[in-house]
Amino acid sequence: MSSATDKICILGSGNWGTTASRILAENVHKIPTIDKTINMYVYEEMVDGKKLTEIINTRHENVKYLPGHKIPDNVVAIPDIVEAVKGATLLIIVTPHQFVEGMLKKIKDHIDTSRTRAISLIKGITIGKEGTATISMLTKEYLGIDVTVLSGANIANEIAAGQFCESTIGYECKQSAHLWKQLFETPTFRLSCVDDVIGVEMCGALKNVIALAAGFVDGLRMGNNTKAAIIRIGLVEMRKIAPYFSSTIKHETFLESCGVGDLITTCYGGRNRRLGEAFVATGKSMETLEKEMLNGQKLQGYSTAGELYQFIKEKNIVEEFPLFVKVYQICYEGADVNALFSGLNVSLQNSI
Ligand SMILES: NC(=O)c1ccc[n+]([C@@H]2O[C@H](COP(=O)([O-])OP(=O)(O)OC[C@H]3O[C@@H](n4cnc5c(N)ncnc54)[C@H](O)[C@@H]3O)[C@@H](O)[C@H]2O)c1
Ligand SMILES: O=P(O)(O)OC[C@H](O)CO
Repeated sequence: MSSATDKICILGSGNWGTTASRILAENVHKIPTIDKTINMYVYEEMVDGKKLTEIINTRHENVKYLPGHKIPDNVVAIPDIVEAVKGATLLIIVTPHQFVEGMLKKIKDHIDTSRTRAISLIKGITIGKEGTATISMLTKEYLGIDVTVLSGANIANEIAAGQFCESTIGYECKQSAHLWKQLFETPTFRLSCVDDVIGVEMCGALKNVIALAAGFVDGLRMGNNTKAAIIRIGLVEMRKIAPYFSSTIKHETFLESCGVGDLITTCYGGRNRRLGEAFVATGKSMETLEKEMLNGQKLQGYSTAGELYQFIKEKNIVEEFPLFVKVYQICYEGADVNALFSGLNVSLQNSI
C-alpha cells in the first residue's frame, strides 16, 4: 500500500504547463509523501489524426505544445478534468487565463477542500462575477483553498532546454511556499519567495500588455533606446496601478524576477512581443495573428489589455495610465501605432 498522502494534478498542458510537468515529474521523487504518478489535464484535440492525450501517453511528448522534449513516464495525460482531479490534493493551475473560471466551475464539487492547496502559474487577470479578479482570488472564490503563485522571467522553451533562470513564488502560507519550492526548484530554475501573492500575479498579468507595446516598437523598426523607454515607462505604470488592485502589494515585488526580470524577457523574447511586431508589420488583427502564428498557443496580453482598460475606465483613471490606454486603443480601436509615444508620463517625480 502506498504511503503517499498527497497527489498532484496539473490543470493545463500548453507550452508552460508541459514544461512544468517535466520539472514536477523529476522533483516528486524527492518527497516521499507525494504520489509519484502525476495527473495532467489535457484539453483534448486531434493532432495528425490522433488524440493528443494518446500521443502524450504513448510517445511521452507533447508534440503540439512542447515538441522535442520528453515528458517523464510518471505524467499521465487525462482528457476528463473531473477524472484528472480525482484524489488530487496539490493543484497546479496553468492554462491561459481565459479558461480558468470554466475549469474551476467543473472541478469545484470534486475537490476535498479540507486538504487541497493550489499554485497558479498563470499570467493574466480575469473578469469574475464581482468584477476584475486575479487567478488566486478566483480560485479562492470557487474552491476556498490556499493558493500560492509562481511567476517570473520564464520563457518555457528556454526552461525546457535547461537554461539557467529564476522565478518568484508569492505565498500567503509559508508551509505551502516551502512545499512548492521543493517541488519546482532545480539547479537551473532558482526560486525566491515573497509574501505578496497579488503583487506577483499583477506583475505577470501587466507585463503582457507592455510586451505588446515592445512588439509595436519592433514593428516600427525602432531601436533599443525606444524599447528601453517603453520598458521603463511600462514598469512605472505597472507599479502605479498596483494599489488600485490591492493596498497590500509591495513595491519590492517589482524588483523580483516576476517584476522587472519578466518585463525584460517578455519585451525581447515572448509571444506577446512577437505578435505586437506582426500586428504593425501586417495590419492583421490580433485574433488572426494568434491563429496564424501560435499553432494553438494563446496570446494573454491582448485580452488583458482589454480587461485592464475596462478596469481603468471604471476607476476613472484613464489620464494616469497613458501607455496601458494606448496599447488598448491601438489593439482594439484602430488607433495609429505611432500614437504610442504621445502623452506618456515620463517621470514619477515632479518635473519642471
Ligand atoms: N509559455 C510560456 O513561456 C509561459 C511562461 C510563463 C507563464 N506562462 C503562462 O502560463 C499560462 C499557460 O500558458 P501556456 O503557454 O502553457 O499555454 P499555451 O498558450 O502554450 O497553450 C494553450 C493551451 O490552452 C489549451 N486550451 C485551448 N482551449 C481550451 C479550453 N477551452 N479550455 C482549457 N484549455 C484550453 C490548449 O489545449 C493548450 O494547452 C498563461 O497564463 C501564460 O501566460 C507561459
Ligand atoms: O510568450 P509570452 O509573451 O506569453 O511570455 C512568456 C512568459 O510569460 C515570459 O516570462
